[in-house]
Amino acid sequence: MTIRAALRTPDVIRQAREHLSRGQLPVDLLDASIGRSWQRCLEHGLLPGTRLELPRLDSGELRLQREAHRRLIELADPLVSRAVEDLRGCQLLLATPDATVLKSYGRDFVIDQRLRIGAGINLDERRFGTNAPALALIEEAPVLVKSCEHLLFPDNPVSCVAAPLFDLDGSCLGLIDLTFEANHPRPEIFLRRVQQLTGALGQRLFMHYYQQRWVLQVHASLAELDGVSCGLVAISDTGFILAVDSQAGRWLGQAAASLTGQPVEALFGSPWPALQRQCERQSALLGLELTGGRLFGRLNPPEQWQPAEVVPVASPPPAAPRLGRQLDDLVADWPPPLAREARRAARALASGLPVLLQGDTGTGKEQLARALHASLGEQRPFVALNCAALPESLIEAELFGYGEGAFTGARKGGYGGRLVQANGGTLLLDEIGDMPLALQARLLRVLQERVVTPLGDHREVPIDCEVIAASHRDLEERVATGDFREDLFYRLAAVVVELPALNEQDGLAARIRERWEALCRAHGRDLTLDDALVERLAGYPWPGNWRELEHCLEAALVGAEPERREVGLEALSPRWQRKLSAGATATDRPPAMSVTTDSPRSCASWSACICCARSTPTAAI
Ligand SMILES: Nc1ncnc2c1ncn2[C@@H]1O[C@H](COP(=O)(O)OP(=O)(O)OP(=O)(O)O)[C@@H](O)[C@H]1O
Repeated sequence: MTIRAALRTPDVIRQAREHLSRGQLPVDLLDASIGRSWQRCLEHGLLPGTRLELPRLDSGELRLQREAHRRLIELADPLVSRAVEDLRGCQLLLATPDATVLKSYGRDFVIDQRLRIGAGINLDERRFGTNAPALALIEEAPVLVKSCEHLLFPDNPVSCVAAPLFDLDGSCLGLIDLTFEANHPRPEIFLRRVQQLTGALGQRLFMHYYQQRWVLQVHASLAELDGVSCGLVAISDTGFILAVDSQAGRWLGQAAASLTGQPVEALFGSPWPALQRQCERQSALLGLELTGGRLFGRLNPPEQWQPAEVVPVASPPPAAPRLGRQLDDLVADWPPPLAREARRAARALASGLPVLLQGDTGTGKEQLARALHASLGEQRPFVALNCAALPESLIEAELFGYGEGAFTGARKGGYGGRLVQANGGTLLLDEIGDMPLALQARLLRVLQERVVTPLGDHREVPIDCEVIAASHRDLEERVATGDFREDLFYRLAAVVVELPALNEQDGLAARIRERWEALCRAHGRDLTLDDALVERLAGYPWPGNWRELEHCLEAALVGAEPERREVGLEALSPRWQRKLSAGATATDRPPAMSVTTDSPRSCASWSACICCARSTPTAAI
């Protein structure tokens, strides 16, 4: 039941509403914070269909409110105005700690036919029912409220995310809400975006107070250390902790109040003068060993630290993204429908949608995944995880990471995990069809909530990467047999590219010649393949697909005597001569992709199948 609650799909919420209409509050079907909100609404006598009496401030009252919250507006206005430019089609709200909207930016959404959300409206939960601004204030945390989770508005066309902004003394300054169309496939992107904005504002507040002090940035991920989710600690010249922001409290696993006034040694173990010396006049990167895990730190002398800029994550795709040379080159001589699908996949990935690549072993799934990744910018990390190559007990640690001492044999200092390593880049989940069901549930949750909690650790690490999944199995068939979660399938398969087996390709003889010529160029040889050999090669079933063909051709090329100008059957190894002479018999046909076998590789029956002896790609485990 709790797993279903994490899904938050319209169907599940509809079921929850049906229970409600029968007088039951189905907390098991709801996200925990939404369940609490619905409960409070019921206690206030609010039900779907309740007529709303919503006060809206007149212009004089609104002016007074804006005056009273001038500090919030001065701090947030420049950042929010800039953010709305790359959040076209969305509405941003800046609101007070009692959920009165001070300013609205971008689009003006109208919900429930007549209700325009804008400046002057008050979104208190006791009047408006479940909504993101009210919930973020009550939960004191960033929240997502999906369209139909708004209790009073079952047909709401929008979903909302909101995050509160706290002053350094812990008091609430207000909040930022981001409202967007309900049919967006990845609402978590907006949650991350609104967290970025409040993170950036928190950093600006911190700088305002502590620019003249030493500032230590901390984060569990090196890639995020200079971003808006790092924690900040202000330190006096004499090495005493002056202030700790809420993010640092989270990373350090201690309440800010208990750290303030402590000598910095109590926290990090290293003497303060030694830390100071490491960064005389410039910021210095530190590896910090802490109880409970390892963190990265950057210590900045007074006036050196600058708040992070908000870099849009997965903002809407540019009108026609350039797909990159690697992809263009790869698909140049592909059959046009397949090349079109590959380009469609690249555009989907650029807009933050996951892509699934299906095809038998050796059909080029990893090659295409790398080209798709490169189409988003080659400098970003590419991390591949072979879900079939690891024992079940290790995939979890490898994927999600672990804290120090999480289990016997865990690395000292813990391990960030593949998902964290892929931050800012692309994660390839290879052989996803072989992932155990229990792990599928955990992966689904990570993909939905976009945070990962390493094993044996209490800290949540935000995840921001594009996801490509690949499998030689037919995942829809796995779903039908109950071996693969349907909800995870839909999470991974916004666009599916099916790579055909080599023996299904038209004009195979021509493709073989092209491949041969490319290999000759790569090896600096000038050799032709004789026509009879090409004919035999084109008639062979190629169970290992491109990989097997490539090995066969390369072996023929490098084995050819230097004086040879043409390669025929007699120039191949006896093994290949035998295989090609035997020709393709009916039993030689490779198993169709839809056949599910217990082994991740479907080629066990091939006595001399080259794909079984392949090496694992270097970036994969
Ligand atoms: N369209 C293609 N043209 C030429 N060579 C190709 C093509 N597709 C793949 N290859 C080559 O075939 C080999 C296998 O490709 P890749 O590893 O991407 O396959 P895969 O589908 O991921 O295989 P597996 O499922 O076994 O991991 C690579 O050496 C790649 O360069």
